[in-house]
Amino acid sequence: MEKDLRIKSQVFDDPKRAPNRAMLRAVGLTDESFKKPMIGVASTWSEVTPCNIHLHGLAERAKEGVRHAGGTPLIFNTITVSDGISMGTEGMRYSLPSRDVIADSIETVVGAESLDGFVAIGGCDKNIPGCMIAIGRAEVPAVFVYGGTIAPGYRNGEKLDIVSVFEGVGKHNNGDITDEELHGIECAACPGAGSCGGMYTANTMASAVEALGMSLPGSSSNPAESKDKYLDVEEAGKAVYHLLEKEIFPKDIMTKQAFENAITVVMALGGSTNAVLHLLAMAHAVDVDLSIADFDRLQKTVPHLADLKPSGKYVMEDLYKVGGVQAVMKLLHENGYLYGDCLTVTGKTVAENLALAPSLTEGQTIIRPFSSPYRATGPLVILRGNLAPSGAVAKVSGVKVKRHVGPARVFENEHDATEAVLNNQINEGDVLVIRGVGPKGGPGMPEMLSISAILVGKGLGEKVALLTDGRFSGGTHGLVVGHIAPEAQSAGPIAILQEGDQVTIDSERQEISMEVTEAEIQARFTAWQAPALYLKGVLGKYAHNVSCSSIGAVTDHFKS
Ligand SMILES: CC[C@H](C)C(=O)C(=O)O
Ligand SMILES: [Mg+2]
Repeated sequence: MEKDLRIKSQVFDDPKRAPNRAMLRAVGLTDESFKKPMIGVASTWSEVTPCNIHLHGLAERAKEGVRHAGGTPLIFNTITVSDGISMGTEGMRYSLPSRDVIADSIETVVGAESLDGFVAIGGCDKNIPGCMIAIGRAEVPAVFVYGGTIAPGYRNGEKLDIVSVFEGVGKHNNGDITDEELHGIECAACPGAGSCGGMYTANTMASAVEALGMSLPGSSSNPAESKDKYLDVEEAGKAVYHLLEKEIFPKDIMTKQAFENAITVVMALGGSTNAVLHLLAMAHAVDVDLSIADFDRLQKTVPHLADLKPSGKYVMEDLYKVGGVQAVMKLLHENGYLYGDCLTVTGKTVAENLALAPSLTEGQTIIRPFSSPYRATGPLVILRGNLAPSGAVAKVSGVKVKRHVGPARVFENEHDATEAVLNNQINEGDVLVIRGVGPKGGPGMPEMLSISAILVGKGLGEKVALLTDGRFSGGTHGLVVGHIAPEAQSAGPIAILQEGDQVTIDSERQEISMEVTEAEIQARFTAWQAPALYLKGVLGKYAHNVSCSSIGAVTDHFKS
């Protein structure tokens, strides 16, 4: 039996592998360990962010699970960066590239060490898709475990999280709160380990991965500092071994229907715009033909049910207490919104897992019933028009304004746009445009939470529209449109938009357009030159390799 399981780690029987074994003996392996499959535990542990600060302890527990099931576990690390810490700085350009660095680094270790399977543990918004892209590319069984959400902070009875601080900056600039109040919010917002608490990108992607079937039931809503989280990793260690026995590979689970389940859960929960980018990239890793047309189709049918931050009241820990993501999936499944026969890492189908899942707690107010949803359709809306021929993504959860027409106020970077907002040079009705910050142009397609939160904090969230070929954080809400494609760097029409041009954003008609004739667009382009691509280091490599955001900004989009 054990022999049959050894599909890759060929360091065992052959005399010519003695040197390979000699190296492994020095890290603690023995003749006994060589008989067992080698299971990696990919950890994104790091001290640079609370999202990942506790992951080494989780990795150690995952090892126990692997060992218990009969495998030989080996922990290895990869990097992570924090959007919350780099937000609003030049450092934010490294965020999306870090997704691909993480994917590449895990793929590298799994491939080089010929691992038979692995658990990947991620706790922040890019390292989740980073782990998942590596899992998708791998030809071995794997399970993802989410590090879990942070608990909310409290100050004077008010529930806080990191976005409260970002929005506090706008309130402070308006003179609505004092220096002391802002400092008080800053000190109380993040009380411990775990990923940003609302339905931001980390919690969104964790929920999407659970719906996809690649993490264990319940694990996306189990908080970072809970006993349940430790059980998640231990069970994940065992699950990889069982997947190896059953010969169930990521490609068997990550099917088109499974991705549709993930999109459905993201829409119902009111998740981050980044889900569009990351799910496209994850699908690319398993050669599943997913496109923004699929998001568009599902958006029209799936209601937004969750009253979660950033537009709603509650955080992930609240959802955990009333049944978690499994209970939401159960509700969606009972109403015919999920494919129940998709396989998952439990070795069972979605429907079989959900039969064991709890229902939402009686009387809870976080997830609305189908009879009175938050919105009748999904909150991630794909827009098109002469400003975004390849598409753009709007997040309309909580936004009352359906149509906004106003003059473009054009900026080439977030810093200058932010200064203009803070100096009250942006007026109600304006369309604030930050361009040249797409995947190639940024480079790295930075998130714009600093400026979007300042607009909200100043009470301009629905009075000023914010458009960009960059992207938004999961913490962003308001009248925002990101992922405008093609990006300015690749001669997308956003490149020739001029100060004062009338721009229309209409979420019902799914339109994003500028009042500039085709002839004028052509004339402006004859006088336009693409800025030079960034040349140095990882951002230079990224700028040259990355594809359009409308296909997930993947870096291995090669045609044979
Ligand atoms: C607060 C938001 C978080 C830091 C983030 O980057 C995201 O959710 O995308
Ligand atoms: Mg982010």
